Amino acid sequence: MRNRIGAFLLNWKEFDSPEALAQAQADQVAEWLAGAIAEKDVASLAVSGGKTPARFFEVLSTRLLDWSKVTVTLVDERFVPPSSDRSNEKLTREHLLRNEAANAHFVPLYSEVDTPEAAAEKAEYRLVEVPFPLDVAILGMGTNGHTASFFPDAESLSGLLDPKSPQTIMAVHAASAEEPRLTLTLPRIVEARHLLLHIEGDGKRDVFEQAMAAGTPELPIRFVMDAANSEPFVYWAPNKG
Ligand SMILES: O=C(O)[C@H](O)[C@@H](O)[C@H](O)[C@H](O)COP(=O)(O)O
Repeated sequence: MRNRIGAFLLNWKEFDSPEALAQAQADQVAEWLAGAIAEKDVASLAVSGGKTPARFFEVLSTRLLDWSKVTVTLVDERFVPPSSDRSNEKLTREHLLRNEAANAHFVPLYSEVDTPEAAAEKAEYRLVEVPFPLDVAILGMGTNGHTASFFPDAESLSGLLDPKSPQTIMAVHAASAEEPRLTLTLPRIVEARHLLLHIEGDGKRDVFEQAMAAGTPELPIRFVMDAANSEPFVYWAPNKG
């Protein structure tokens, strides 16, 4: 269903429950990945972390496709070791890279170095293993309108949102983020062949609609949606309970 929010047309799909959303989103992403494999013999997927994606990851992990040809990476990462409960790598390994998807090739962003800047430098080289442009990028959104680690109060927000950034990954320092971050830059995200924003709850829906309806782009999610090469998909469900 295409939905007009402000002057913006996008593929808005809403579901009765997070469970129904997870099934439909896993079907859609599996279809996109299988299509890429059929076309190029490889596929690439970047996923976001946080609390929302676990259910979707678990359903996607069961989908039958040639996962050995899929490279999975992260849209962003907290600057914490993979043993930390805050780690998106930990979340992805525990909920997505299992079952059928255990055969995927995973490219994490974190390195055990002193600074997020040093970790970003190492990840810049490691990400050569990811066949960019991404076939699928899954975004989440915070209630402050951040997506990836593009926090509204990030010190280097203009660099993160630079559509011509030569970098693939950058370190992020933002007071509103619990820890320093590592994030793919805007061009690497918006060039994805399929971009899907996964949000749940009325609060995030309100923030998203306000961001998209604003006459002047303000929140990071709006800059990403505006810059998307492909028409973005938005999957929404009410919070359970
Ligand atoms: O590392 C992260 O936190 C994510 O990549 C981030 O962009 C996330 O998608 C939003 O913060 C929403 O997080 P929740 O799903 O926890 O609300």
